[in-house]
Amino acid sequence: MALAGTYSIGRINFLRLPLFVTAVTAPAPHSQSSQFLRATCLFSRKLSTALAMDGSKISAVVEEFPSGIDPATEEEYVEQSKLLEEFTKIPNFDKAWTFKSDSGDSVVTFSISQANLLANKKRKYTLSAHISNGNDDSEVNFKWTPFPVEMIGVSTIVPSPAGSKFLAVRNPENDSPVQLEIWSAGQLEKEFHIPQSVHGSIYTDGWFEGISWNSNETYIAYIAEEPSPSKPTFTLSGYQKGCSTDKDSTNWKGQGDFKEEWGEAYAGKRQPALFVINIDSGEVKHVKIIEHSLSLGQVVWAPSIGEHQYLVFVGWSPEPRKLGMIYCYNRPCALYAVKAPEFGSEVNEHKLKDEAKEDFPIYNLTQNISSAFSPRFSPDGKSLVFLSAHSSVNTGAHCATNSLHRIDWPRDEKLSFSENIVDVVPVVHWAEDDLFPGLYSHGLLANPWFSDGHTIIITTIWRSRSAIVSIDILSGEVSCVSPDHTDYSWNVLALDGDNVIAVRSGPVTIPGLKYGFLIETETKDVVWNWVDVLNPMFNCSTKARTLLSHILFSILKIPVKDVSNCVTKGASEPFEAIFVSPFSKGNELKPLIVNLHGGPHSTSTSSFSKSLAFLAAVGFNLLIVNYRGSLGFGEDALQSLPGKIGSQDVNDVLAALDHIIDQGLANPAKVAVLGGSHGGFLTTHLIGQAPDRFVAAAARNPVCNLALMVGTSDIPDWCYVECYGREGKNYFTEAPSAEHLIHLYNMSPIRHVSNVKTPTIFLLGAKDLRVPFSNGLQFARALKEKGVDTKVIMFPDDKHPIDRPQSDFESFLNICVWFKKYLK
Ligand SMILES: CC(=O)N[C@@H](C)C(=O)N[C@@H](C)C(=O)O
Repeated sequence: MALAGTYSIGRINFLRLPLFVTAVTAPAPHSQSSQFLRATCLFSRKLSTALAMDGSKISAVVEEFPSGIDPATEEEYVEQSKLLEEFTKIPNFDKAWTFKSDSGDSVVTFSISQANLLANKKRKYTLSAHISNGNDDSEVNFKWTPFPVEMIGVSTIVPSPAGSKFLAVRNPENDSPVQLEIWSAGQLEKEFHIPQSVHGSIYTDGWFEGISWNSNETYIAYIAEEPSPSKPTFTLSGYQKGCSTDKDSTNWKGQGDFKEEWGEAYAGKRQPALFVINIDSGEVKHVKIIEHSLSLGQVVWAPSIGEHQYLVFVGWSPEPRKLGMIYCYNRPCALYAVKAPEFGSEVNEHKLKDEAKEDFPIYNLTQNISSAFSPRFSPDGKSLVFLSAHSSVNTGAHCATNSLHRIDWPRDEKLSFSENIVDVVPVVHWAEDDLFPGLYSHGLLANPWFSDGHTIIITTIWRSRSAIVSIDILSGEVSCVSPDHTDYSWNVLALDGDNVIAVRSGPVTIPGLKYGFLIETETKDVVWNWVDVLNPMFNCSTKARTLLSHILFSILKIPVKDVSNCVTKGASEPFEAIFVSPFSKGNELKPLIVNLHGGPHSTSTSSFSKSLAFLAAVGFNLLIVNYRGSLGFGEDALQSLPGKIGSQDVNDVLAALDHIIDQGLANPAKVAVLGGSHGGFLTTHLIGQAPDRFVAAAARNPVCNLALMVGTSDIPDWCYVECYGREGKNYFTEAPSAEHLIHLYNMSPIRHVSNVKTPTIFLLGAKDLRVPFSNGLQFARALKEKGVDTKVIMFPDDKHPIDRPQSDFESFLNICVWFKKYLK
C-alpha cells in the first residue's frame, strides 16, 4: 500500500499512513515517546500499544482521520477552511437608527452582526457616528466612536421616539424572568424582571415581532409568548385536582393536550400575545382580546382618538389549523385596533365601569382584504399605511407580488373605522422591460417617512437586485432612490431627515455604506447623489477583499425556451441569471457552480453572499439562476410556476446553462449544481433528468419526495399548490388520497433517482420542520444503494436554513472540497 507522505512535528518525523495501516516501530526512548504522544494527541492520530507474540511491546501509529475527512482531500480541507474563516468574519449591517444630537447634528447608530464560530452564535454590537456636512454640498462626514459596543445576551434594542432612551430586551434561555432595561445617555435607568407567569420571551423574530414606545415615552407595547398553560399534576397518590404550578420531588407534570404551533422556527414557542409595560411603575398588562385564538404581532401605538389611546396590530387566525408561518405570506391576516389598557392612577371609577362593559373589543380594520401587515401611521396621524400579500393568500403561492394600501384614521371621539381601503401600489402583473415590476417588500422601516409626511422609503426586489424606492402614499407614484442603471443591490437602513443611509453590495462586493441626498443638476433636474461612507469596518477582511477584487458579475437575460407553453405575456418574457467570474478569462474556463434559490417564490438578488463569494474566491465561476417563479419579475411570471415545478423551473435552469455555454462562458464538462430546499429540489431533479450535465452536486435540506414531505412538513398545503397550481389550494387535505400521493411522487426528484450518477453531498438539519431531513436522507440512501458517490452531513441542532455559524461553516467547507474533488 502506498504511503500518503511524510511530515514532521518537533524533532520527530512521522510516516503518514493511510487509515487502517499500522506501522510497527521500536519502543521510543522516554523523552521522545512523550513528545511523540503530545504530538499525536495534537493531531488526533492514535498511538496504540499492543503485545507482540514474543511478549515485547509494539507501539503503532494508527493514522485515524476524523469522521468525514477524506485523506485524499485533507490538505484541501485545511487550506479552504482558513479561507472560509476570512469570509465568515465579515460583519453585516442589520439596522440603523438616527437621532438629533444637542448640537443639531445627526447621530446614527448601527446594529451590526458577525458570526462567532467558537460560541456558535451571532455576535451583535452597535457602532455610532456623528454625521455632519463637509465644506461643499456633496460632502458628508461621519465621525465614528472609537469602539463598537457588544450587546451580550441582548435579543434586541429599540430606541424611544425622541432617541433619548432605549429599551434592551434580554430573553432568557431557561425559565428565568424576561429582563427589560431602559437605558439613557449616561446610565441604566430602570430594570424590570418579568416572571414567566406573566409572559414568556418577547418575540424578536422579525415576523410576529413588534415593540413600540408610545409618543410620551411612558409605555411600551410588545408581543411576547403567553404564559405556559398549567399541566396535570400527578403524585404517588394519583392525579391532583386543579392547577398547581409548583413542582417538587413529590409530584410530576403530565403533558396535557398537544398544541399546534406555527411550524418551522417556532417549535416550542407559545402563542404570541400583546402586552404593555408602564416604564414608571414596571406594571405589565396583558391585553387580552375577545377573539382569543388570534396570534398577534407587529404592534404600533395609534394616534389618539379624542382622549382614547389605541394599539394597532396584526392578527393571524389559527383556522383551519396553524400551518408553517415563516416564509409563508399566504397565511391570511388582518389589522386590528384595540383600546390601550390604562394603568393605576389613570383609572377612575367611571372608566372602570366602562371598560368592564366594553371588555376590550377589537376592531378589524381591513376586513375587505385577505392580508394586511406592517402597519405604519403617517406623521400627521391621518393615514395608516400597510403592506398586503393578498395575491399570495388568494392564490396559495407562499410568497407573491405585494401591494401597499392606505386607510384613514378617525380623528374624533366617535370611533368609526373606514371600510375604504385605498390601493397605493397595486399588484403589478407584468412590466415592460426594466420598469417597476411590482412591490416585493416584507416590511417597512420603523420610521419610513420623508419630511413631506406623505412619502415613504422602502427596499424592494427589482428583478435580480434589491433596490430602494420612494412611494408617495397619496399619488401612488413610485420613484427610484438607489441608482437605476446598476446591477448592484441596495438596501435602506434608515432616513436621516430627507437623506438616506443605505448599504450597497454585489455578490462578490463586500457591503459598503452609502449616504444619499437630493441635488439639483445643471439642467435643474433633482437627482439622488450617493457618496461612500468610510467606516471602521472597511479595513476588516482585507484578505477577502483582495481575493474578490478581480472578480466581476453581470446580470444576464435568458430567453424562455418554449414560449408556446406560456399562458401570459409575463411568463414568456426573459428571466435572469447572475454570472460571476474573474476579469481576465485566460484560455481555460473555470469550473462552474450553478446556484439555485429555494422557495420557489424567492430570489437570489445581487446582494453580497459570504458563501457564494467564498466559492468564487476559491476559483469557481457562478451561475445564479432566477428561474420563472422568482420574486421581482411581476405576478404573471411568478404564477406561471405553481403546477409546473420539476419541469418549467428545471428547463429554465438548463436554458440558462446552455445560454452561457453557447456564449463560451462555461465548459460543459465542468459544471456542478448547488441548492437548498426548493433549490435542492431542482438540484436533485437536474441530476436525475440531465444526468450527463453535472459532475457534482450539493443539496441542503432538499425536497426530494413530495409524497413523503406532504405528510411530514409544516406546509403540506405548499406541496399541493406547487404540484397542482392554484387549484391545489382547494384540493389540500390532511388526508392525501392515493391519487394525490402518486401525483406528488411523479413531480418529485425521487422519480428520476435511478438515472442519477452525479456524486452528491447532502447537508441536513435534524430539526428542520419545513423539509424534514427524511426527504434528503431517503434520496441519499437511494443513491448509496445504487453505488453513486454520496456524502451526508447531519447537523443535529439545525433547522431549515442550516445557518448556525459552525454548521454554515462546515456545510460550505464541505461543499467546496466536494466540488474541488470532482471538478479538478
Ligand atoms: C415556502 C418554503 O419554505 N419552501 C421551502 C420548500 C423552501 O424552498 N424554502 C426556502 C425559503 C428556502 O430557501 O429555504
